[in-house]
Amino acid sequence: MELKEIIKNIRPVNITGSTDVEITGVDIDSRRVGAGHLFVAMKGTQTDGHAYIGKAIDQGAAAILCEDMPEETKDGVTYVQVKSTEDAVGEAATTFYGDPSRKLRLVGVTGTNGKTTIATLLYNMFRKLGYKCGLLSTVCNYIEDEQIPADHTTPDPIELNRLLARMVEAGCQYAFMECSSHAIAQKRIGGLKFAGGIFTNLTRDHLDYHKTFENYRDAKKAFFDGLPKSAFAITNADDKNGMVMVQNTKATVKTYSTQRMADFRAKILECHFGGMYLEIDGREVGVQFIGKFNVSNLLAVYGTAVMLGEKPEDVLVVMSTLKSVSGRLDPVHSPEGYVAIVDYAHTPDALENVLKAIHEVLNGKGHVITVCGAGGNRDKGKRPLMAQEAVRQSDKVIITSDNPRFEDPQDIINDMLAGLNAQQMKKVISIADRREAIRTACMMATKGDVILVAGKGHENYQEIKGVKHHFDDKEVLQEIFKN
Ligand SMILES: CC(=O)N[C@H]1[C@@H](OP(=O)(O)OP(=O)(O)OC[C@H]2O[C@@H](n3ccc(=O)[nH]c3=O)[C@H](O)[C@@H]2O)O[C@H](CO)[C@@H](O)[C@@H]1O[C@H](C)C(=O)N[C@@H](C)C(=O)N[C@H](CCC(=O)O)C(=O)O
Ligand SMILES: Nc1ncnc2c1ncn2[C@@H]1O[C@H](COP(=O)(O)OP(=O)(O)OP(=O)(O)O)[C@@H](O)[C@H]1O
Ligand SMILES: N[C@H](CCC[C@H](N)C(=O)O)C(=O)O
Ligand SMILES: [Mg+2]
Repeated sequence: MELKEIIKNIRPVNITGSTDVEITGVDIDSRRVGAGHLFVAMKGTQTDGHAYIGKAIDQGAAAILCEDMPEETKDGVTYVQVKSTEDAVGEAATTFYGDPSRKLRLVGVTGTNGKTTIATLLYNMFRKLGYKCGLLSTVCNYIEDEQIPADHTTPDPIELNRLLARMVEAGCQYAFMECSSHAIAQKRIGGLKFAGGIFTNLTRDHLDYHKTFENYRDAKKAFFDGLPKSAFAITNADDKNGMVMVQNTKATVKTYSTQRMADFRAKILECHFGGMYLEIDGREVGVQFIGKFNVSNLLAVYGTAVMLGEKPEDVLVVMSTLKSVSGRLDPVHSPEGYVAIVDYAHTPDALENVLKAIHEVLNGKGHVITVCGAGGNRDKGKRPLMAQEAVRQSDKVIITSDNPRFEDPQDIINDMLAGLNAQQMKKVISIADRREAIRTACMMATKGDVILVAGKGHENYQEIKGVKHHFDDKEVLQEIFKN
């Protein structure tokens, strides 16, 4: 595609060189540049992409999209200067990849918790309804059956558009994706056309990056502010910030709730370890999920399917067949008659909800033993709060390591323990080695008890000093149960 076509939707402040040149690829990382590519220089949190313009040209870049013109320009290379490359990159990428989001119906999910669950359930549901679908999620990306490993919740703008283009090529009619607050703030989703947006809930997370709760909230809100008039915005009326999210959107707003008047409503009729009986919009349905928060997730899925034109009765039939998402309230049964539940809860709010869901089913019979840690080099403020939440709703707590990254695991554990008083400490032991922590919990548990192994869910690694070592909570439990 010619450069002039790629930049048709962006407003350059200056162009040096010809825009008739043929572009064979777009990159934001100089290390990926090949002959004939357009290199976009981004000012990042660690380094400035402008420093790599020379390297990109050495590797064959035919054109550069930048904010600051380099002191020396090279003949034969075209320079397109814009006010903000962050604003321009999405437009350039999506045009280069043939505007894939306009060729399928794209639905984005944002909020602190529940994004993966909702996006994955929508993907599973729409496939069962007979459509070809794609999924972009924290756990894994999918183009129909093909699995493409995910490094991020929301890929960078180049990878994102490349994947959407591959979905179009594969004949997908729908794509469901998670929109993380980082991705929205960094405009990774710039230039995409959404058919709909879903808001789940908002509680504290990622304050290391966004600094204040208000910035974090506004990052999420920006997604809804950017939706077109043709789209729908489905929001959680039970969340304090549910209506804030959609107050400036042009999209058609719909609400869902388990507690009040809303466009889509549900209540729990019955709850047991195998699942729940729900009433959704006046119809009864049995689902294979537990926990009140999953009622909200299922309502968001239901509302979205209805807004996408599906018949409510068909949606509920498929909903009754859906199963829990990998690492989300994922049970492993022990031969001794207790159950271990692997869950990705890595925020105080998620821990609170997961433990509540476990208690709803346990109903006072059996003890709850929680094994949890917190990730290194991420939001430190949540650590003491997570420990408090675990203690509040468990009989015993084992504080352990999550992904220490570049921190000393014991420092992270100490930050968690700092949230507890002497009385609370009586319930707690700390074991830095996660495998040992899980093994100890299994030694403590007896028939009828529940062990919650929280924080890592589907992750099959432990990230220590930049190296990902194989580690899988579910696998560790299965090994312990075999011996
Ligand atoms: C803090 C953060 O979000 N960083 C993301 C951001 O990188 P950055 O702005 O820090 O980039 P940088 O390292 O400063 O580099 C600046 C520019 O120079 C370029 N560069 C750099 C080196 C070089 O040799 N050549 C070169 O061209 C880089 O490609 C980049 O374009 O933009 C990159 C491209 O999109 C992301 O890969 C990167 O994600 C980092 C690795 C990350 O860990 N992000 C996490 C926090 C994240 O995004 N998480 C959310 C989920 C959160 C949730 O649970 O809700 C996610 O969506 O996954
Ligand atoms: N609607 C919800 N409200 C509160 N907690 C939830 C909800 N849905 C799921 N959870 C809890 O949050 C954890 C993460 O869920 P999920 O992976 O669906 O969220 P996410 O928004 O994709 O998270 P991430 O930002 O890490 O990608 C689950 O393991 C569960 O403990
Ligand atoms: N998407 C989340 C993942 C956290 C998972 C937890 N296991 C950790 O390592 O902190 C984040 O980027 O903060
Ligand atoms: Mg996710």
